[in-house]
Amino acid sequence: MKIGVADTTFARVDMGAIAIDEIKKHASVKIKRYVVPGVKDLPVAAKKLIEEHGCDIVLSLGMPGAQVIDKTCAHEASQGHIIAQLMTNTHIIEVFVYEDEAEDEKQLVWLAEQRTREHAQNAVKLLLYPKKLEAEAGTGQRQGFEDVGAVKL
Ligand SMILES: Cc1nc2c(=O)[nH]c(=O)nc-2n(C[C@H](O)[C@H](O)[C@H](O)CO)c1C
Repeated sequence: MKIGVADTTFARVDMGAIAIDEIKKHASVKIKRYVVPGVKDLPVAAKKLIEEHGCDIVLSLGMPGAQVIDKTCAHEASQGHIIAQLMTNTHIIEVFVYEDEAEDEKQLVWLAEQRTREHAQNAVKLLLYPKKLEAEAGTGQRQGFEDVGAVKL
């Protein structure tokens, strides 16, 4: 089994290194990293990780900035991710941390690390332990900020 990790130089936190550290804690799998300049370059990196490097799942990590143009770029990248997933029939877990989600730089670092680690765990579960995800269905999981929990009447 091989997990691909695509990440960007635009990000202000080394999300790729964090993802690799977390994957190694939970699975003995091969890992291939592919760094690109920005989020719009991620979909083809993810597709190449799948088709040329034999990855069974990809974590695609990016940090959109706070400007409107950055959010447009992020939306375009998301659409690229969906197309790449459908073209390859393979999961690409998009992990985007928007700069303006955080109140300050300290929280941005915390959020990027937390969301990346939790989605790295999700990727391992999707690939190797799908029953673990099934057990979490409908439980209001969130990656980064606190889980919101299930709604019960
Ligand atoms: C405006 C802009 N904003 C972002 C961003 O918020 N986050 C990011 O990772 N990359 C951004 N980029 C760069 C593009 O994603 C891409 O790297 C370039 O257009 C080169 O293909 C651009 C051009």
